Amino acid sequence: MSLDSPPKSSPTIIITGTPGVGKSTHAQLLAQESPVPLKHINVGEWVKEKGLYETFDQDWQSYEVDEDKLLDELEPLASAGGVILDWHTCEIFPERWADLVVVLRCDHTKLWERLENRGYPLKKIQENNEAEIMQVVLEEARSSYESEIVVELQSEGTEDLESNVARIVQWIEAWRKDRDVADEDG
Ligand SMILES: Nc1ncnc2c1ncn2[C@@H]1O[C@H](COP(=O)(O)OP(=O)(O)O)[C@@H](O)[C@H]1O
Repeated sequence: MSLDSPPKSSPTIIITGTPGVGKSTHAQLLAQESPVPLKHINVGEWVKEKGLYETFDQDWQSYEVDEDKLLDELEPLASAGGVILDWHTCEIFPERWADLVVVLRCDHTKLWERLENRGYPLKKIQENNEAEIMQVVLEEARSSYESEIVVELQSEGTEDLESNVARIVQWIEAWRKDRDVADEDG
């Protein structure tokens, strides 16, 4: 946080992980269950809707993101708090934005099925599968943020989803209590 910005009354939570691990599913449920309003930003969708990309790669069926434009768009929201950033990478987000970084993980066989159901081209499924096995996003999160704010959670079934979201809700309550903002919003 910079010296001239007011203290946040709600956190900025990054939910990251390989495509298909369950980021959007978690973010949607968390936005519903959170004790404070949280805006769910599906960063991939934002990039498309707002044209924050340089090119579209037909072969890989993916957008090459204009990172400067993306960061400029996100800055006022993410630095003010009350936001869930849902994206398959996290290292470009400034450290000062993040109060919690959740890295979702999934068994690679299950992930393969999810990506197949999504109709991804085979090489994109393979690349993502390998990234999950090599825990690329987890390493990225660990090297970009303080270890205390990086949490690795399994996302394989509905029970995982529910317990993960309950855990993040508890974390939000504790975060607010620490900052004496628990009763501010009624
Ligand atoms: N913990 C989970 N339990 C059951 N299904 C899940 C879980 N996580 C993800 N899924 C399913 O996997 C698919 C991909 O999830 P999604 O949230 O879109 O992933 P991501 O946002 O990481 O790309 C969806 O069909 C979703 O319902």
